[in-house]
Amino acid sequence: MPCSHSLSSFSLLTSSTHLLHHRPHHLHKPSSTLSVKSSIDNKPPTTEPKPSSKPNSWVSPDWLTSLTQSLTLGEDDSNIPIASAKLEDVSELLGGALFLPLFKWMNEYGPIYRLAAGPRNFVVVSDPAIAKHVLRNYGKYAKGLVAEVSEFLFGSGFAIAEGPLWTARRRAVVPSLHKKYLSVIVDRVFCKCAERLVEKLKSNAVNGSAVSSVQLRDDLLSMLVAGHETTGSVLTWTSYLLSKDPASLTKAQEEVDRVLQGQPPSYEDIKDLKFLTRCINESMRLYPHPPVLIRRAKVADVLPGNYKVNAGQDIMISVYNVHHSSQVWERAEEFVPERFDLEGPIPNETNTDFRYIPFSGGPRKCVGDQFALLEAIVALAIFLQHMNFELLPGQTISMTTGATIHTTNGLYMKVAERQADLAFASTTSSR
Ligand code: HEM
Repeated sequence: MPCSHSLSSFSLLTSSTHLLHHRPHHLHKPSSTLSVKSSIDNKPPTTEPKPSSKPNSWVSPDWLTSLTQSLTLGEDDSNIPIASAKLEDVSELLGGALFLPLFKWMNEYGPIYRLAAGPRNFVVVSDPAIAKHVLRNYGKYAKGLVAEVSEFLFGSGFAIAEGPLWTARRRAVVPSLHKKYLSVIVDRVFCKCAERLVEKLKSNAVNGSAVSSVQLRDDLLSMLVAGHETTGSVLTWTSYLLSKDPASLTKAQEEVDRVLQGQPPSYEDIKDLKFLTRCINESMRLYPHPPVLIRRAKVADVLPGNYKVNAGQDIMISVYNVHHSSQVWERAEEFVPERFDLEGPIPNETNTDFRYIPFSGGPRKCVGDQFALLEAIVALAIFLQHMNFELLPGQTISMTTGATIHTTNGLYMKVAERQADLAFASTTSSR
């Protein structure tokens, strides 16, 4: 499920003006940012399946691919390449990061391909223009499989509801996420909770015990809103990325000291924590939660690029692929917070033309996006203000999936209490 967190929390922060204009065939270079690219017009790589050394098995996805092809794709005029799913692509990943083979197949088959997954077949989309088409045309594309499999959990909750029920409930919830409400919540909830977390961590700093970021996440979850797994995962991966990039960590800490001057962040301060916000934005590009979005075509349609889909077609939009594609982003695999112009707007689906879609887009976009960003910024700012941290050596950090991307075996950090550099803060701050 996209947001497995409870819906009892609420939102704002301004979204977009224009950061990146869509220029279909070219690299785009907004001032002082890295360019992003469009993959839709690039010729897809070869659709020839790679030879496999392993024998076919009747339980293997390659067998399922063949069966599905023969049963459902005999008359295929969709123009969509068919990915040949091989057992070795997924066998090591069962129970793990199943979105990773989708990335491998994108590199083999291009930004759109058809994949057999059991008796169904999915069209896997890794292209911003096609993702935009599907997400924006909500009337033509419903939640489909994701609503079916999570109905036991959500009942008729509006995260998976369709039609008039969804419209009515969404309208009812949105006002509760208004900016006025959020500005109060920053002070009364986010700051207080993050400060309590820091107090807890200080005892770990004193006795030298390692802290697992899973625990850190769980602490944040229980102190903030129950089930807030998405924001917890964002904080986990952002702290991981910063621990691997000391220059960015120092830059973020200096910014926190300069802007906050040893105080907790106010709602007004948040807009000045520009670099720290970009660290979170970039972390959500590299680790989007959830990594895939699911839709089902309600009617036959033609996707950008002249790919045809029939009514009933299941579609997976791999946000992970869009965010990691070298056709879409320069230095796609690197953590570069500055790729998003510090003086520009916060990146979102609109101002990146669906190249950056961590909160999805279109009518079913996350209602809690601004709430979540504020919460993450406040928690990270207070954490960086009071703690130094470093990754314990010898860990292999790998990904696994639930509703969000998790670390497979936790993330162990050594934490130490930190004094804000107030000398630096007072000489350079305008506060
Ligand atoms: C970093 C944190 C978060 C991330 C990454 C995230 C991500 C998403 C995504 C990708 C979707 C759209 C799924 C789709 O298009 O199928 C979504 C939907 C949703 N999110 Fe979030 N979310 C976050 C935080 C929140 C928070 C804090 C709330 C509550 C205040 C929330 C409430 C919802 C709801 C109610 C929906 C369903 C909206 C609808 O179907 O109309 N989310 N979220």
